Order: sequence, then C-alpha cells, then structure tokens
Amino acid sequence: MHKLAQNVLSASGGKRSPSDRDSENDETPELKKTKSEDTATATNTESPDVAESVMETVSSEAAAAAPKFKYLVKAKNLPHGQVKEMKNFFTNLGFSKFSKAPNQTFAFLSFPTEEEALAAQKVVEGMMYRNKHKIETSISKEKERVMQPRPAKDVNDTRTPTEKLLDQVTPLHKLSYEEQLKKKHDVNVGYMSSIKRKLKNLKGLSREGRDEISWVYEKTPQQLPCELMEPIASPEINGYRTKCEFSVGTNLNDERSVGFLLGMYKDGQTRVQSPAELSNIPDIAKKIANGMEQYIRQSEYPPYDRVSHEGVWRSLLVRSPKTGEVMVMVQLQEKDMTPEQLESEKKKIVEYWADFEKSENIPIKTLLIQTWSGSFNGIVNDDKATTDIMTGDGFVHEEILGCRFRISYNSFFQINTPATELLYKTCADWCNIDESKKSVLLDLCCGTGTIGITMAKSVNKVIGVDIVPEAIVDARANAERNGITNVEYYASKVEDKLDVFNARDDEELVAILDPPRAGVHKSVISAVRKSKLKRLIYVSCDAKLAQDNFLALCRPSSNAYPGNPFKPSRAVSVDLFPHTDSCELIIEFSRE
Ligand SMILES: C[S@@+](CC[C@H](N)C(=O)[O-])C[C@H]1O[C@@H](n2cnc3c(N)ncnc32)[C@H](O)[C@@H]1O
Repeated sequence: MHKLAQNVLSASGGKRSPSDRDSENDETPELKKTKSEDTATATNTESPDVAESVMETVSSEAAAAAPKFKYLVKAKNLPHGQVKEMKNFFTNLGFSKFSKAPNQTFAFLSFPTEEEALAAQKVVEGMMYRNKHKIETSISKEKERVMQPRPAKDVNDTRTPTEKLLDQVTPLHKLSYEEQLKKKHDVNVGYMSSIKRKLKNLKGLSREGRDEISWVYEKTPQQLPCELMEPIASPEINGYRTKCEFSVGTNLNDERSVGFLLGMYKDGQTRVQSPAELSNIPDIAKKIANGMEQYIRQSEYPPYDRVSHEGVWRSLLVRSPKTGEVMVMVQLQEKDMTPEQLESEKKKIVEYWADFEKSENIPIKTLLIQTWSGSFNGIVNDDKATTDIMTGDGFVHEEILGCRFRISYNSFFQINTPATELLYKTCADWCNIDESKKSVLLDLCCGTGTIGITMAKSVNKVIGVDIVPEAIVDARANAERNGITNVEYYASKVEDKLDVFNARDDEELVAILDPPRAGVHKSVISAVRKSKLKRLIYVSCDAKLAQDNFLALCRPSSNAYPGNPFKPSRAVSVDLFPHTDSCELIIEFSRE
C-alpha cells in the first residue's frame, strides 16, 4: 500500500490518543486534561497546565469546519546544516515551500495537493545532492495549521505579552483576594440554584415524582437548595502551586522559551511565554523553568513545533511539595535522534541538573526523562511513551493533616497543600462518623489515597477506588507508610467496581466522591441511589460540568435512578486556586 494511503487510514481510525482521555484530561492532547489534571491530570482546572490544555481544546465550531490538509515530501539522507544551499537546490527544481532544521538530515517540501506531492516525489526520489547524498523520500499528509482571523478586539489590544499571560492563566489577578472569593461564591450560588431550577423544569414529572422532590417548590433565599456557607479561603494566595507543567517553544521574539502557551492553540498561537510574573507559580518552579530555558537555548536540538511535529524539546514538569522535595521531568521527542544521540543527550541533561542544583542551591530529589512522539502536548501516561528515572527514586512526598504521601509524576495530587488540608478537614467533619458504629468509608476517585488515609483512624474500613493504577500503587504505599492497615484499594473505574456499594447489614456506609471535572458515569450515581448510603459528600472542581451528576442524585426515582432521591443539605466553596476562576465546591447530599 502507498505510504500516503496508510497515513490517511491511520488518521481516521485506530487507537484512542491520549488526547482523547477524559475529555477531561482531559486533559487533552490537542485536547485536554483531567480535573485532576490529570490524566491528570490534570488536574484541577484553571491551573496553568490545565488552562493551557483547555486553551488547546478544539472548539466545536472549529471541529465542524472541514480541516485543510497539506502534503509533505520528506527528503532524507541530506547532510547536516547547509540550509540556504539546500533551499536553493530545491527552489531550482521548482519546489519553493521548503523547511529544514540545521541539525537534521532531512528536509520537508510542502504541497497543497496529493498529486503535486506525488509528482515532486517522482522528481526528487533517488536524486544526488552535491553528488554525495542520494535522496530518499516519503510522503505524509498533515492538517494545515488554521490561523483564525484575529478577533476585532485584538486590534486595540495594547497589552504586553506578559499582561496577556497573566489575564489568561490568572484571570482574577487584578481583584483583591476578598473580591475573588466573593466572585467565586456568587458563581457557585448560580450553580447551586440551578440544581433546584432544573429539577423543577424536568419534563413529564408525575404527581408522585413532584412529591418526591417537594423541597424544590419551596421558596428559599436566592433559590438555593440548601445553605451555601461562607467560602473557605486559601491560606496561601501566591506561589501555592506544587505542580507546574510548562511548555517548550519559542517566544514572540523567536527565542527558545519555557513557560505557557500564549493565547489559543486553536487560533494558531504556538508562542510560549515565560511564567516569571505569574503569582500562582512558586519561585522554585520559575527558577527551574528558567534553568530549562537556558539549557534549550544552548542545545543543538530545536524545541518541538506543535504544527510540524518536528523538533525535540516538549515539556517540563516540576513538582515542589511543601516538604521541600523537588521532582523534575524533562519531556522530549526522540524520533529523529539516533540511539547514541539520545543516550548522549540524557547524560547531558543529568549533568546539567546536577550543576544547576549546586549553583541554585535547589536540591532535586528525583529527575525523570520522558520520550514521547505522540500528538498530545504535555506529560503523558501512555504505553508509547518511555519514562526513565535518571536520579532518585521517581517519587516526592507531601504531608497533609499529619500523614505523609508519596507522589509519582503522573498521580493526581492536589496542588495547594494548605487549602487541601481545609478541604479534607471539611469533608471529614461533614462525614460526621459515628464511632460507636461499624463504618465503611468509600473514597471514590481516591487518587493516592489522601482523603481515606487522613480519615482512616475514625472508621472501621476505607475502600478506595481510582482509575489510575499508579495512583493505587501509591495509595497502598501511602497507607503502609502511615501505619494504616484498615484499607482496601482497587485500580478500577468506579463504574466497573459498583460492588463497593454493597455494605453488610451491620455496616454504616459513608462516601466521599472526588471525581474529575466532568463528574462520574451515571451508573455510579445509579449505584449510589440503589445502595444504603444516606449521605454522600461530593467534591466538585467544576460545578458546571458536574450538574448532570447533581441532578441524577436528586431527581425522582425511576428505573435508571432507583431508590429515594438525595437532596443537597449543605455546601461550601473551598478556594484551592487563588487568582484563577476555579474553585472547589463541596456539597453534602443526604436522604432519609
Ligand atoms: C480530583 S482527583 C481526586 C483525587 C483524590 N481524591 C485527591 O484528593 O487527591 C480525581 C481522581 O479521579 C480519578 N478518576 C477519573 N476518572 C475515574 C473513574 N471513572 N473511576 C475512578 N477514578 C477516576 C483520577 O485518576 C483522579 O485521581
């Protein structure tokens, strides 16, 4: 089969790419990450890394427009350098759309149609360059980068690139912190009151159905279904992020740069702007990003280009928990490096960061290198990526409410530690465990086991479930490290492990559900309703996306949603992400 035909086939079908993950994590590829960020990653949300992936999310409008393609003839076996000479060589043959990186041994000729590319291939295949280099070729088809016309408002946009990045990553940075909290509270008032409004407007409600949710018809302040308490503020307002994922590229001055994507990828923006002025990024992560920038500026290899998919340097992950431990992961694309080049570059990276530790006095507990040639932009958890632990053991630790947790590069872990302690403490208080009874705590979407482990001493048993196997490995290690033995963990989707809801008669079930942004599959809500649970603590990082879950918990009983409906009984916003639009919302759902 012709290579081009193969490419077209593989583009239309086949395995899900990491970018398909979660649509949360969505995190992702050119589509997103998870709340968690996740896959996670994710992670929570307006975090720069997540904000960036959200920026990269292809809008439905753009997706609806027919994509334009270009056809690339790759001319191989060329010498290093000689970019100008080679451009002349191909221009003289009549092929003017030419590109080549100086340190590569191939060049690309670009054509608008397959026919033109095939005709050029016929000419170039087997030709001698400078009588020494016999050219071999292949053809591929790629989506054209779609440059959207700049919106009219941009014409008068006099903001500097730094100001644009601040507005994009930390959109509330101009408000006082009190104003930020009020704004987040008001937004959550809207989401809470819409639970009531949407239930009231459910179509085809029978009289019995209406009776089951009679609370919906009661007048309440701001039409809230329950009290929404004063928001819980973050104890730290600046530099709170313990995980930062940076992109590598070039800035608006065409200098190699490490930071965040400036603007929307879907609008053709691929420039990377330094995080130096962002208030949510800690100094240590800024210094490491700057260190990486210095490294790639002197590197013989170019940054990865999101449009052509050529180049080497892709992403940088920094985890800097409050324990002072630091994890650095460098991600690169190795597809055009020889094994020897890759090995030599890895050695250089290790030496560079060892020198950096000494000169900057920043001890790096563990250094990892990930090689990844897929289309998803960001650190991945994918079989096709290779992740090597170059120094240390591949983990860092964080302490929360007196417990110590091990974190892998790809496990979800909340990125604002002091605010997370307030979040978990609130969850524990609201569980209101009756220690005179035999109780089982379900830690649903448990990540590295943090919530269950911090509460394990007040219940008989904790059952944790998470979709990421590495997170469950961490959760088991974390339980052991903290001397907790009354835990059971399952690496599974919650929707595939619904038997956790089958409690024995003498057991009281309590559940905390802390899912990714979009919430959980409806089968989980159905199982919650069928179970003997009387109270569910739902931790949402995106109350808009979780609305379907909220409604499914509260709607009148049906075949799809059996058992008595729940009702929101109290709620509170917890601000884990100062200066951004994001905020956690804890809702207690209860029923008789
Ligand atoms: C917001 S994080 C919460 C993690 C943990 N509770 C914490 O506070 O650190 C969401 C977690 O849900 C997990 N997850 C995503 N989809 C899931 C699913 N369908 N079933 C189980 N876990 C899932 C992710 O791996 C992630 O660890």
